[in-house]
Amino acid sequence: ASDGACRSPPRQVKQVRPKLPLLKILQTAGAQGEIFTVTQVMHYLGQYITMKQLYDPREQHMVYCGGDLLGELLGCQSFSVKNPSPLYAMLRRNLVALTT
Ligand SMILES: C[C@@H](c1ccc(Cl)cc1)n1cnc(-c2ccccc2)c1-c1c(C(=O)NCCN2CCN(C3CCCCC3)CC2)[nH]c2cc(Cl)ccc12
Repeated sequence: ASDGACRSPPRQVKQVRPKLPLLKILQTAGAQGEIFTVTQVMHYLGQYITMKQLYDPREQHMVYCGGDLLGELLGCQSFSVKNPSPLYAMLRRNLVALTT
């Protein structure tokens, strides 16, 4: 019986399930499992860019992802980490929010 004792946990950390191509990128960067928080997804994407050296060593805010799976997902050859809108659009397309 719902006697009011069972409340939802105080902080609902939203979890997401990346679609397959994005999941492959995250796993390349060391991610385990299939369900993440958005913060974890951003961390692993950063790791991926760093380990594959997709950033410009001289202009480290520039990411050149053309020719990489990341570029196919983003639909662009390069982007600046200072203008993350293509990134958020890609995440909206490639992350399934878990409501439970
Ligand atoms: C603030 C944050 C950010 C986070 C989200 C957004 Cl939408 C924009 C910006 N950020 C600032 N620079 C970067 C960055 C720059 C070059 C290479 C790798 C990462 C990041 C990114 C992180 C990250 O988790 N960053 C923390 C530690 N980073 C610092 C930068 N470090 C590198 C800088 C270049 C030299 C190698 C280390 C790696 C660790 N995750 C990302 C994922 C993507 Cl798809 C794009 C960029 C980032």
